[in-house]
Amino acid sequence: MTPKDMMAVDSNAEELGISKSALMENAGKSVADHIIDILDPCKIVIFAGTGGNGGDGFVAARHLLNNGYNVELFFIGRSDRIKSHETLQNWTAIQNINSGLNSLKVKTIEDSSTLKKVTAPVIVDALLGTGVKGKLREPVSSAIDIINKSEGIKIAVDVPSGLDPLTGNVQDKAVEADFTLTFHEIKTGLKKAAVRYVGNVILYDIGIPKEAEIFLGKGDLLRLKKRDITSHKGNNGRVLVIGGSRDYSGAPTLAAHAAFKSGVDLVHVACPQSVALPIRSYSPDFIVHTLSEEIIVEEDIDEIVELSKNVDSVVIGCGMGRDAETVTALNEIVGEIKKPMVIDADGLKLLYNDILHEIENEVIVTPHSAEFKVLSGLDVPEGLKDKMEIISKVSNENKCVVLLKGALDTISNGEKTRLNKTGNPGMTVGGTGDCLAGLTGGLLAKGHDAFEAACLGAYINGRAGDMASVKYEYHFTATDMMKYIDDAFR
Ligand SMILES: NC(=O)C1=CN([C@@H]2O[C@H](COP(=O)(O)OP(=O)(O)OC[C@H]3O[C@@H](n4cnc5c(N)ncnc54)[C@H](O)[C@@H]3O)[C@@H](O)[C@H]2O)[C@@H](O)CC1
Ligand SMILES: [K+]
Repeated sequence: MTPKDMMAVDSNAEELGISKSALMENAGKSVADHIIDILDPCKIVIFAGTGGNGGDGFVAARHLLNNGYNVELFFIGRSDRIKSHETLQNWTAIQNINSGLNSLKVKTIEDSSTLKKVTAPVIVDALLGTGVKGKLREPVSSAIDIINKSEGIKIAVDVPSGLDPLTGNVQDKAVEADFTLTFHEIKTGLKKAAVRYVGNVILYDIGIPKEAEIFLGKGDLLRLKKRDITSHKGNNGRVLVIGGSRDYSGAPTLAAHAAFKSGVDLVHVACPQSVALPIRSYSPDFIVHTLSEEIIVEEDIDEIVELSKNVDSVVIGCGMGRDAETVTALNEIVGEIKKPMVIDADGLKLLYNDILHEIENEVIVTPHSAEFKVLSGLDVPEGLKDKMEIISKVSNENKCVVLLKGALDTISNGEKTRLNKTGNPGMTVGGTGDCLAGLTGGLLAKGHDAFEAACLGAYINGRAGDMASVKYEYHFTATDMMKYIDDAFR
């Protein structure tokens, strides 16, 4: 589990009704319980930082005091640096119980030179956890040295301070713990770290439900890439939409517009000449490449493959039609394009059934249940668990991400399978699938991996549909829905 996963899961749990305060209470209490298990009441020294890790330390202090332990708490930093509500809440609680009626001693250390070696049966490292960023700063940096020089059993909360929670690397220095008590899931860095830092890693459940990991939630928006202020044209992604046929100019138009709404810089559309004019006149923003015929045919293949070389992702299939010539062209194109790709709608129906697992680059297929049947020969089962299993199996077999659209979208990359609740029956209107394809292609172009792009695409597209239904109830078009995509991102 990466720190970003942890942050997303944490926020999703909150959205499901389990507060961050509850999670912190459970985390801190599990640290206290561990100490109570291994040692009779004695002196415990806790070094607490200004973030959530520090918050866990404050909670542990309270529970240890209630069980007759003497607690010496060093708060390392400035209380005005405490950002999270639940950490501040627990800092306030510490202040309020620092009454002299119990054996709590609190010292706030802003200047690391005042730090001295301590001797105690147990020393708790609650300085830094999954939120560590960049080079270690004072006074935390010296506090880590002090902990390592001190006598006593070292217990690291969640992650030994100074250790990179993702890679397990130590850039500068880190606490050398005898025990690392970590929460919810073992962070990837703890598995990779040298034992001298993590000691015995013990995992505690803190009450986060499985649903917070499986269902997409607002926490997953934390995964969205931030726009770099120094970026210039093209940095934020370029998408090529390949689609359209004599009667279908709308599908590639909607896909191209949705790609723009995802925040990419450039959108190219490769479409048959029969639909080039309406697409071009819809928006001056599109770069429209007119292909040779009324429909996409084999002589278009080279030009399309050439075009794909200057973009970051490709969205193919919208409104392509099903002429025999188009079928051959499509399968050639899908086999030759070496870029992350979304294959949607007609593109899905026309694929040769063994072509997908030959493709190396990242592919997302976005079938609804009928297209899924064509693609896999399988019916979508009723039960949620069965559905997740089948999608995961098909994803594994075809080595691509499957985004199965439905009242509940199912997204799988063969290892992880997630569900998306956003969206509503108003979205059965034509064109919302083209929006989803364009949006997902945009997220791919912005650098999200296929699984993340498909998850975020499904979540944001459905969220935009939910926002549209507030105004239009079930009487909105895909064009209406498009107007809400930016709000859905926010
Ligand atoms: N995410 C979750 O589900 C839960 C997280 N909890 C705790 O919250 C922690 C994550 O909290 P945060 O995200 O606030 O992050 P941390 O508490 O790990 O660290 C952030 C704090 O450390 C400071 N800091 C960051 N990098 C630094 C550096 N290089 N040098 C000096 N100071 C630095 C920051 O200014 C910030 O105040 C977890 O490790 C865990 O201990 C628990 O409360 C349980 C629930
Ligand atoms: K820590």
